[in-house]
Amino acid sequence: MSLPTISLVPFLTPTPSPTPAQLETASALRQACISYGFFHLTDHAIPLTFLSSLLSRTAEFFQTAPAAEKQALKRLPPPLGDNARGYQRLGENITGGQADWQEAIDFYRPWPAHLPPPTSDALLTGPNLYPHTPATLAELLREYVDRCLDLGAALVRAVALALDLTPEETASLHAATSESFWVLRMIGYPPLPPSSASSSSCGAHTDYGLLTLLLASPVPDSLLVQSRDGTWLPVTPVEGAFVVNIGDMLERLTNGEWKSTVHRVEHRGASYRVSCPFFFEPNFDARIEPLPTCVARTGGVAKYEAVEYGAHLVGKIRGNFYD
Ligand SMILES: O=C(O)CCC(=O)C(=O)O
Ligand SMILES: [Fe+2]
Repeated sequence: MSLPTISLVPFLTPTPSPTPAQLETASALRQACISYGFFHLTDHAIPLTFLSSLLSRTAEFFQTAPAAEKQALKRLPPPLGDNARGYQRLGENITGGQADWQEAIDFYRPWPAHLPPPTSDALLTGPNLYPHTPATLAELLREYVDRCLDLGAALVRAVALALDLTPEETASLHAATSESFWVLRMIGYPPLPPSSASSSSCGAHTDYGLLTLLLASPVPDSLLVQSRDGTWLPVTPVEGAFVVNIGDMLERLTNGEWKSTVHRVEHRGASYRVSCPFFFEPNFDARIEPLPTCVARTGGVAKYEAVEYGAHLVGKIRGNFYD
């Protein structure tokens, strides 16, 4: 069994009203989101050569950047850092209380000047820390963010149609993501040591936000996605495509009609695996609550309270690292 594949072609350009091709794709998307919460996304307009260079330069950073450069990029508590942006060494990131066998750099949307700081300790308000090794990587990362934001907007158009939202709901979904408080992670996964049967490259979790665009090395079977019946489905990323999954905010918006699917990474073997997931999130101050159309289709009662996306995010970041 493998994940469904969705081609984004019909949604790349906005249209005044739905086309037959859009309706067909929306129906396939709806089925994929209900059955798996995960799918391969093709024809997204980001060239394969660009994505391949990003992955290979990312691997180059983790495998060749001098220790002093990694140290200089480190995620640090205030007053030296903002406790979120920056480099994390092997074992620093935790999921479900367990250390993940990965190194990473986290980037977020620059703190929006019109918003007050989210907490009293400078969380999230510092600058992104871009790598210097290799020389072309920082530019590729910045371009990747711009391209993924366009891709996220096209996916929101597809999601709105797949959920059969009213024009007002569609407009409010676009407004809630118009200044997406995006997150980009660059992750390097050395193989798990053979002796560590119990450890994990990235522990089982759901993603916090709206939609995750996962770009990962096409290594077979390291990414494991929990099927609706509880079994783990191994996923091999397809070169040039994204693995897309639903986050907690989309589950909330759909009143649970679409679930954010649990997944994990267990990378064994000889290769060095890398990934660059882009988290297309709501605006920091967006209020996220079940959409009336989705409530009506799921029993007529809202099963989730409204949350401010930023408050949800801050709670999650607090649990991500050992102090
Ligand atoms: O690297 C991967 O394949 C998945 C990473 C992931 O699930 C995450 O960072 O949320
Ligand atoms: Fe994830």
